[in-house]
Amino acid sequence: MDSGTDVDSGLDSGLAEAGAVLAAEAARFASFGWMRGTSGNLSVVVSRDPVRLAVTASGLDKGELTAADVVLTDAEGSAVGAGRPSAEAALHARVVRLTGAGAVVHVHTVASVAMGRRRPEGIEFRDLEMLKGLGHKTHEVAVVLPVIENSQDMAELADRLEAALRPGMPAVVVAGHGLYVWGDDPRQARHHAEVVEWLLELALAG
Ligand SMILES: CSC[C@@H](O)[C@@H](O)C(=O)COP(=O)(O)O
Ligand SMILES: [Zn+2]
Repeated sequence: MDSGTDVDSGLDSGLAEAGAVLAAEAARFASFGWMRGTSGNLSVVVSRDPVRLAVTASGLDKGELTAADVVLTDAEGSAVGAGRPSAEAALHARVVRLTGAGAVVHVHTVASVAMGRRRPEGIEFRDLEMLKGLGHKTHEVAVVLPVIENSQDMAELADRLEAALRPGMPAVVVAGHGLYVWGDDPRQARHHAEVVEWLLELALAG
């Protein structure tokens, strides 16, 4: 077997495993009401060299995904092989490239859209124990969740995300759209998503 075939078969088994993980994560997010209709998408890095992401397929009900409903993409979010990845795959790929994240979550939550409207300049959180869930050592910190303008042009949206990234905040709100959150792996990305959404719901409650 040549080394190219070894790489291919490793990616194939990685993709199948990633599909099962992402389907389970998506079912959980859908049960929270964060992926209504066909909204939202998820990705996980399956290889760093070459860069390959498993991204949920486009246009599906994410609460009904199976392990086969993922598409392998390259470092730009373009499909490698069969299937149509999420329309937002390029944004996932940019997050991975910029932050070194191993998994990215995109959900359409009401609180992210509502708070994005209220605070288009960014949403500040301070003096909250829950901030330790984003890796901070103490509640005595102030962090800003950036809000970026939406676009149907993924390259433009990715540039906005890149310009808006803030230290200590593994998330960005896309105005009128939803929330992007990331972590080292799908489990940490989910924990970050749960923490950021909790912060947004608190801010909304006033
Ligand atoms: C209600 S569909 C919204 C989509 O345009 C998009 O924002 C989304 O989150 C899902 O797109 P998808 O291509 O299925 O990953
Ligand atoms: Zn979306």
